Amino acid sequence: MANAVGVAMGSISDWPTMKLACEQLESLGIPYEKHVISAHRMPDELQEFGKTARDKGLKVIIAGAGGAAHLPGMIAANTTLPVIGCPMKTRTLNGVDSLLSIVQMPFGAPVATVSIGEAGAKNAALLAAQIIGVTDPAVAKKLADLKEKQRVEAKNSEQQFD
Ligand SMILES: Nc1c(C(=O)O)ncn1[C@@H]1O[C@H](COP(=O)(O)O)[C@@H](O)[C@H]1O
Repeated sequence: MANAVGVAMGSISDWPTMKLACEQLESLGIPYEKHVISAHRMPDELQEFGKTARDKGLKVIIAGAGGAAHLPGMIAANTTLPVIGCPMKTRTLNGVDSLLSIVQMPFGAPVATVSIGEAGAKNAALLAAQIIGVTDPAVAKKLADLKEKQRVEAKNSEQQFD
């Protein structure tokens, strides 16, 4: 099966966070490819990635970047696929810089922005799966099973009251 999700990150230093998105995709059986692509440091590769993404068979792109995080928006500028932006937590500004850079897109190049850091990266994978699940019943079933598992765990957590 062709890779359904393209996971891009601005630097290998984003990998510990973006790895969580990849692991979540794996647990849902969704094939993906991953790349370090920086709008700032690799502008030619970025354009190539965005322009070829749809023809390669990708359905959704997850892009993580930190600081002046232009990567998700610049990928969105180069493709009509849905782009999910993951703001990386940063040492200097705790990721608020990343969040604001990713979320405030002008009309015409939307980026669906998740929360800062690890939970956001994992949710990005779920959101990508939900987009794929619109037309893929097997993925939709896996998502429904995950929700049911979460519900049972949350309900059973009441047993921990002392
Ligand atoms: N935000 C961007 C872009 C981009 O948006 O093109 N390229 C790299 N970066 C970010 O710079 C941070 C520090 O990168 P380094 O650790 O490589 O210096 C990373 O979080 C990366 O996503």
